[in-house]
Amino acid sequence: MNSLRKHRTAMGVAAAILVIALGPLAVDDTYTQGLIVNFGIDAVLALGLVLLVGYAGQFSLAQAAFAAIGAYGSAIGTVRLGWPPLVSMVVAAAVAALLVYAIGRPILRLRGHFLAMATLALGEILYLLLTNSEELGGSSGFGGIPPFSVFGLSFDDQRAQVYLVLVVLALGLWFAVRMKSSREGRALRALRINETVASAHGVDAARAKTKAFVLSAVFGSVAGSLYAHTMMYVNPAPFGVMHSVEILVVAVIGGVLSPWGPLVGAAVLTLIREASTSVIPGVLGEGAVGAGEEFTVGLLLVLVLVLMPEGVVGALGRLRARLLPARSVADPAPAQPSAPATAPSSARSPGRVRLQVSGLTKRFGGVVAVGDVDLVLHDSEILGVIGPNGAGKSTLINLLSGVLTPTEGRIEFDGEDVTRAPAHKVAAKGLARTFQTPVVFGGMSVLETVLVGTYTVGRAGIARSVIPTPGVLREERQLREAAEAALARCGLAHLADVEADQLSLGHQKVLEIARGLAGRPAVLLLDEPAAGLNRAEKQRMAALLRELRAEGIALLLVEHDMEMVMELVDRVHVLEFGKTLRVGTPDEVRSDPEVIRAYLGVDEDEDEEGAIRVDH
Ligand SMILES: Nc1ncnc2c1ncn2[C@@H]1O[C@H](COP(=O)(O)OP(=O)(O)OP(=O)(O)O)[C@@H](O)[C@H]1O
Repeated sequence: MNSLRKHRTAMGVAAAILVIALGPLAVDDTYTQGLIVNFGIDAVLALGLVLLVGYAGQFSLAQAAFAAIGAYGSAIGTVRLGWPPLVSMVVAAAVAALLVYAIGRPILRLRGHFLAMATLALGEILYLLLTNSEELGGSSGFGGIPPFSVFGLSFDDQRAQVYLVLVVLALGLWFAVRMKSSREGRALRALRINETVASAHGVDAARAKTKAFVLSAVFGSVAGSLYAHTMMYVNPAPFGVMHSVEILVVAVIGGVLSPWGPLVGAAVLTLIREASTSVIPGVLGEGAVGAGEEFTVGLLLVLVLVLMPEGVVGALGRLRARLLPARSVADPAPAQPSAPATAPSSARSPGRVRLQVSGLTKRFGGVVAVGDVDLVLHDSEILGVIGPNGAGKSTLINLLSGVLTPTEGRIEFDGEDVTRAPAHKVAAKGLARTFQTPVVFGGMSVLETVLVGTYTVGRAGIARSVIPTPGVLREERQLREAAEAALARCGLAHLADVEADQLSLGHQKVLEIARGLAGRPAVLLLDEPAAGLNRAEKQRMAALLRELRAEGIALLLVEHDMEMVMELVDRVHVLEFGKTLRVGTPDEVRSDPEVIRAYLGVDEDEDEEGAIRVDH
C-alpha cells in the first residue's frame, strides 16, 4: 500500500515536471502564453487562500491586498532601490508576513463575517493608500519594472515567464500538498472543524491560525511580485477588493479543501474571462467585450455552492470514493480491543497523585455549575464521577482540561499549578479527554483523525514538515505507528481508511478514545464514553479501560451507566448541583442514603433495594 502510494507520488512528480518542461514549448502564440501566466498567478493567489480558508477555516478578503504588497514591493525594490528582483520579492513577502503577524492575532479573534469585514477593511485601506500615494504614482501607478531574473537567468520573454509562473505554482502546490498531510496541516484542519477539540489535543489555536494567515499572505505577495515582473508595470486597479472576491471565488469553485482546487478554479475563471473577451464579442460584436463575465462567474459560484459545496475537486473526490469505496463502514471485522501495541510512554509508579484539585468553582452568572470541589486522581485508578443531569460533570471535565477557566480554586497536574493554563498547554502536559458528543473531523480518515491526537508527541513545524528530511520522515512514521497502535488497541484498525464521519456513534465514541490515547497521555478524562453503545460494545470498552488502568493511566470516567461505573471504577465521586455529595468506593456510594436520594430522587425507604440499582 505504502509502496504503491510512493510509486504514484513519484509518477505524479515526474508527470508534473514533464508538463512544466515541455508544455510551454507547445504553445507558440504570446496571447495563450499570457493566458497561462494569468492562470498561474491566479492559482498561486488562490492556493494561499486554500491554506487559510480551506485548511484553517478562516475567511479572508485581503488576498489582493497581499498581492499589492508583493507587486509594489517588487516594483519599489527593483525600480527605486535598485535591488535584484529576487531580493525585492523576498523582502516584499517578508513585509506581508510581518504585517499579518502583527495584526493576525487581534484579527483572527474575530469569527465568520466579522473576520471577513476586518480583512475587507484591510484590503480597502491598502487600496486607498496606494491610490492616494503620489510617491507611488497614485492611481496611474508606475512602470519600468524589470523582468524577473535570478542567478543570471532573465525571464524576459513571454515563454520564459510561463516557465517562471508554472515553476512557482508547482512549488506552491508541493508546499500545500505536503502541508495538508503534515502534523501542522492536520492540526489546522482539525481546528477548522472544531477549535475546542483541536486545542484539547495540544494545538495552540491562535498561533496556528496566525501561521496560516502569514502563509496565505506570503503566497499572495509572491503572486503579486510575479504579476509586477510579468506586466512590468503596477497600478492599484487590479488590487481592489473585487479582485480579492474573485480569488475567493476561484478557490471556492475549485474547492478550498484541496490544494488542487485552485488549478481547476483558475482554469475555469480563465475560460470565462476568455469567453467574455473574445468568444462573445466575436459573435455579438465589439460592444459585447466583457459582457457576461460577472454574471457567468456569479452563476457558477451559486451553482457550485448549491450542488457541490466542496468545489469541483471535492465533488470529484466524493465521486471517486463512491466508485472505488474504501473498506465498508459496515465491515463486520472484529472490534475487539487488541493487546497493547506500544508500551506506555513512561513507567508510572502506581498510585502516584497525578491531578489534585481544591476548592474548584465555576459560576455561569448565577448558576454554580461546579462549587468548591476537591478531588484527587491517581495513576492506575479509575475515578467515576456521577451525578444527576446538570450536576456539573461535563463542566468539571472542561475545567480540568483547560477548556474552561475556573472562577475559583486550584488545579495541579504533577504538582504544577495549571489552574489557568489553556487547553493546549494542559494537553501538552499529558492530559487527554473525550467529549460528551463525539467530535470527529469530517474530511479526514479514521487514521488521520487519530493522527491529530499525536500532535503533542511530534515536533515538526510547518517549514520542517514540508521538506521531507530524514528526521521529518522518521517522526511522521513514528506518529503514524502511534496512531495505528491506538486504533488497533481500540479495535478500529480495520476502519483506518474510512472517512471518520461515516462511522456509527458507537465507533465515533471509541475513535475519540483512540485519538486521546495516540498522544500517550498520563491522564484520560472520559465524558460519557458508553452513551449510545450496545451491551457488547460497552463490555469491550470496559475491558479497554481496565487495560489502560493496568498500564498506569489515571482515568476519570463520567458515566450514567451505573452498572458499568460500579463494576469498573476504584472510587466514585458524586456531584449534586455542582457540589461534592460523597466520595467513596462503589460499595460505600451505592448504599449511601444521600446518594440514593439525590440520584434517584426518592427516599431510601422508597427504594426497594436500598441501593442504587444498576440497569441490566
Ligand atoms: N456554558 C455554560 N453557560 C451557562 N451555563 C452552563 C454552561 N455550561 C453548563 N452550564 C450549566 O451548568 C450546570 C452543569 O452543567 P453540566 O453540563 O456540567 O452538567 P452535567 O452533570 O454534565 O449534565 P449531563 O449529565 O446532563 O451532561 C447546568 O446547570 C448547566 O446548565
